[in-house]
Amino acid sequence: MILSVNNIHKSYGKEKVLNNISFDMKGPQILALVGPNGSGKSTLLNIITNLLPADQGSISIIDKTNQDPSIFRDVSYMQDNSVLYDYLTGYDHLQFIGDVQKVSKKKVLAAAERIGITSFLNKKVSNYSLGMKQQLLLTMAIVNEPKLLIMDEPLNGLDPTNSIKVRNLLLELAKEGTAILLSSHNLSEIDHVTSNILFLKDGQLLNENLADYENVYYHFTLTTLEDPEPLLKDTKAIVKSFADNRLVLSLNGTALTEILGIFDREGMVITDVEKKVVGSEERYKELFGKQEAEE
Ligand SMILES: Nc1ncnc2c1ncn2[C@@H]1O[C@H](COP(=O)(O)OP(=O)(O)OP(=O)(O)O)[C@@H](O)[C@H]1O
Repeated sequence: MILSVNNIHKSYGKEKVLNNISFDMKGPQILALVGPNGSGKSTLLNIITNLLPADQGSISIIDKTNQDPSIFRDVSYMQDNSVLYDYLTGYDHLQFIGDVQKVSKKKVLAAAERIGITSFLNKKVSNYSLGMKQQLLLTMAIVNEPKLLIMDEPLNGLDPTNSIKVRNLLLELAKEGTAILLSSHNLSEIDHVTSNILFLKDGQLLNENLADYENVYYHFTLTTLEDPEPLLKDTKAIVKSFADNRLVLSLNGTALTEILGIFDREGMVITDVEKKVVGSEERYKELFGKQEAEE
């Protein structure tokens, strides 16, 4: 198991910020944490990386507790740019990280080359644009070739060219075996890198099991007027709606044969089926309400 988050609770004074958060990352994948401002994303990432204590619950990373200092060779946390020092150059930052992570200068420079920041490494961070800062933070996060990369809003402040570049890099890293947990507001960007999304609202996860991550919906037209929901209650299918012979289900690939078998057994004839991939923006509107998504 790469990451296991178990029953995390956190309050600031009387304000409950995280309420019983649990989820797992079993292998290399990209998992996005999405939620409105103040929903607790940064607090959760800070707890996972042991920068902040939880009130209750536990975290394990690569099968060790997150309190074990040895795991941080294999984990990187890309925070927001407040962790950068204005009066130091990009190169100074990389040298520091290289020393802490015991990574050779050659590897550090190779990471800078990969992100494409060598041309401005000698400039002081005070002269960097937001996008340049993001790219420096990203380079700092990959120098140790982490098994788990945790990122707070990595796509923030990037122009379209750099955004595409960083998205491709995330996909490449995941393919090479890095598990990536990232938070984001930018839902259309997220759709390009993953369909695995955890939605956080008021400190609670709105979806906890894998079936809920699914963004594939099936629209069936049936000959029956009878509500099929009771027949499907022991399956992985989630009934989204049923009206006028139209049944909308969210289900994963393995459940489809089971569902078709049930329709067949019950004599429910399908006259039409349409598969629809739902983008995360649509999913966000469904979970948070249209108004909030458009704010
Ligand atoms: N150090 C702190 N002391 C008191 N309250 C805090 C502290 N840090 C965060 N909070 C509160 O906890 C809640 C969650 O904040 P958090 O920064 O985790 O949310 P977020 O989802 O990352 O928000 P954003 O998308 O705006 O970065 C907010 O109501 C915030 O005001």
